[in-house]
Amino acid sequence: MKILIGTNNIAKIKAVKAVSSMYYPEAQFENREVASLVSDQPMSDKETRKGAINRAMSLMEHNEATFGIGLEGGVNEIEGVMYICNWGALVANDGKLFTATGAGIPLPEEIAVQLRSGAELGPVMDVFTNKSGIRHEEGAIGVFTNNLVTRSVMFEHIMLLLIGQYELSKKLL
Ligand SMILES: O=P(O)(O)OP(=O)(O)OP(=O)(O)OC[C@H]1O[C@@H](n2cnc3c(O)ncnc32)[C@H](O)[C@@H]1O
Ligand SMILES: [Mg+2]
Repeated sequence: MKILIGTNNIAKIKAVKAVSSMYYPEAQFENREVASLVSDQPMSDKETRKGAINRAMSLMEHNEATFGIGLEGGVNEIEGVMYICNWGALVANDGKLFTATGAGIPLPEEIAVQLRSGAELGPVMDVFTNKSGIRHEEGAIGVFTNNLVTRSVMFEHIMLLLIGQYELSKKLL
């Protein structure tokens, strides 16, 4: 079976491969950079979910795989507190769509103000941590959970939610 992944982000690819290989040891993977068709920094659950769905749909346009996976990160503001939000979408070769949302934690206000004025979380986190490429590694979620939940582990959970729903739907056929 073949699984398409809609990104070049290392943390996302790692999560898709780790969880999928557990369930489908024979799986082959191909990652492609696809358009999310939402802002580079999605600012709501709605927009972030849409980005994940658009990525997965675009991967499966020509039905070249068993399923395509779109993962998208964004932020969502609730009562003045800015939370990291994350969404995943799986589009299967029969056209079925499955979605899932992942862990969310608040961002410090000093980071939130920068995003409100148009900055992207990736570069802001690099400046904050004085490192480069945080978005490919532990991510903001790793930095603000003392590395207990890294970006990859967070996306692994979303992958479990997606594959679980997909497998159940096959059983119910
Ligand atoms: O190449 P793609 O797949 O687009 O991967 P990305 O790292 O840009 O990730 P998203 O587009 O899904 O995330 C939207 C924005 O939020 C940033 N971001 C999201 N989650 C992050 C995290 O945990 N740590 C650092 N930056 C993050 C990311 O760099 C983008 O600026
Ligand atoms: Mg991006």
